[in-house]
Amino acid sequence: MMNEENLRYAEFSLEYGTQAKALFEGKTTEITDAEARRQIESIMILGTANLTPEKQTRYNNLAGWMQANYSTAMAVMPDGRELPLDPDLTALMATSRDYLELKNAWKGWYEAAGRPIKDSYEEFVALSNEASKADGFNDTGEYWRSWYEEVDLEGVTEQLWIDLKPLYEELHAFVRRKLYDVYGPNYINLKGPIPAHLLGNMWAQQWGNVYDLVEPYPGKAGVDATPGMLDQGYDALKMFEVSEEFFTSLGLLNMTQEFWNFSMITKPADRDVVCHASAWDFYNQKDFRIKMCTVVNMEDLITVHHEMGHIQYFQQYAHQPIPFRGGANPGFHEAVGDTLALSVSTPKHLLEINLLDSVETDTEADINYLMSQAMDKIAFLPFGYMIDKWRWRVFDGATDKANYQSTWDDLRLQYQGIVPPVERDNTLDFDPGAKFHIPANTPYIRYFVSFVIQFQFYEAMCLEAGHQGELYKCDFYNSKEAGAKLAAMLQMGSSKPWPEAMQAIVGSNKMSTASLRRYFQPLTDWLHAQNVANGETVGWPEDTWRPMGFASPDGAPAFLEQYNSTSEVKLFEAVDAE
Ligand SMILES: C[C@H](N[C@H](C(=O)O)[C@@H]1CCCN1C(=O)[C@@H](N)CC(=O)O)C(=O)N1CCC[C@H]1C(=O)O
Ligand SMILES: [Zn+2]
Repeated sequence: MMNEENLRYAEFSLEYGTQAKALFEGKTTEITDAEARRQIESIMILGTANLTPEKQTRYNNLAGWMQANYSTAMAVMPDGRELPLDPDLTALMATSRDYLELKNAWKGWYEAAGRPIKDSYEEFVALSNEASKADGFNDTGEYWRSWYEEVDLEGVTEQLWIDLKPLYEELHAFVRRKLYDVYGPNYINLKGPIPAHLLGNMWAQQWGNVYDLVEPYPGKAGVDATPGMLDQGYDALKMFEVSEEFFTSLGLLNMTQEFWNFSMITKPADRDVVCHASAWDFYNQKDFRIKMCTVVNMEDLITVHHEMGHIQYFQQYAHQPIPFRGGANPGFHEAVGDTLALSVSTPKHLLEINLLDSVETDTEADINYLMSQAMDKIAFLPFGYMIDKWRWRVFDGATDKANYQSTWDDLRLQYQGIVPPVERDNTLDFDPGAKFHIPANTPYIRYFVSFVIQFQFYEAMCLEAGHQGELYKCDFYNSKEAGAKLAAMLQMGSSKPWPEAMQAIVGSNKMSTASLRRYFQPLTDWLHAQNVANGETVGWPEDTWRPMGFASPDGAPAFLEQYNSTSEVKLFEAVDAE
């Protein structure tokens, strides 16, 4: 089914794109009307329709196979259990505090999801590059970067990262200390990188699930809506209704009837589906859908808002001509839902919708809240930045299959300051393949851009709503003015270069980390003071350190391979200590 649809769409875009190419190739500057020129330039890009039908079919089959592998992969645990990612491994990585159980889950997933697609990915990249070259790009990475209309997107994002790196390293040092307190010196080096499997997430991309280990001031009123959601008997539908109500409170659009009829918001029992949450525009101005295997917790409530943000954008620009039905740049599309979620997450708002039963507003409670936000937003920044830094080099040929794994590990160490819990095999392992967006071929720098600009959008909407005081306390719920400000930008779609869309909502036409840094200022000051007081080493200078579980130098079985739970190891250490 997918292949036939793809081929039909490819035929359509081939017919019109070929006509546009014949008429305008190399002459688009002669088109005086800016919007017409913009549309033609978009239509002329044929993508995989440039390929022969045989190669298109091969491309689609490789894409389908890689996605299918990801959606059916299971970690085989030492006791024989076979665990799928959703919901089992996701829940284990979030809740287990057992070093070895986490290691087994991590190792099992990366082997099951990454290794089988390594060769397919190499072939897929070659076909993708062939299509991009036929569109006049050097490789697919250059095509993807072209959506940002920047002369040097790599330089622009590098500068954003340089601005933000100090915030990340202070958080990294603080969290490493807290993990040291839990797992001890056998497992954590206070001057080294953090083992990747201890951060509550299969990719260590967001650390909110280990907030309980790092909470600055225990005993204050909680900031996590999960208990409230369970107490109130929330289900997936309720989560989507709560999100829709937040959007409409701003004067934004309701979901359509088709949305409620055709979305899939829970994991079906009878068939394998791609559980990774996604939002879809069917380009008929009525049919918009979300597919999500929703779990009732705060993490998924945030994801619901993320996906609903895509749907709102689809609806707001539905009147635009097809080539303009996209984000001003892809980062804008990723930022819509998250911007609203910054408001929804505030303790004040969660109290208002009965998901918290009490809120404290003293400095310590505020630091707790900012820490929980930082564990998702600041932790994410190096991850959001490095995925396409890895992939751009794969597309431009600097990284070949022999180096897929080693360059990935190098970037994970350099930017995230994390290391795998077990040694990697550079021939067999393909860890990038175990992250959805690689087999799904979805670009990733958009999320890094989003995590910067969503604070600009949030600050602009807060200003519009008349918010006074600390930025992070702002809840623009029910503000029609804030909603109108956002909608005016959303309705532009990709009809204008993104700086004009940025100007429309923020009042300046530049991406800037200033709003993010203002939002987190109280926390970054606090973290710095804590790290100084603890004599922390900020950064990971001992970057050759590796966790227990790497094969020991003489190649003997790794220390931990023989054990399957930390309790066994504790016995061993106790004996060892005698
Ligand atoms: C959970 C979220 N799923 C994506 C998203 O919603 O962006 C899905 C899968 C890939 C693209 N996609 C879409 O829905 C697109 N069709 C939207 C569009 O039309 O552009 C996701 O992957 N996220 C959210 C935070 C960081 C990242 C992650 O989890 O790593
Ligand atoms: Zn998204």
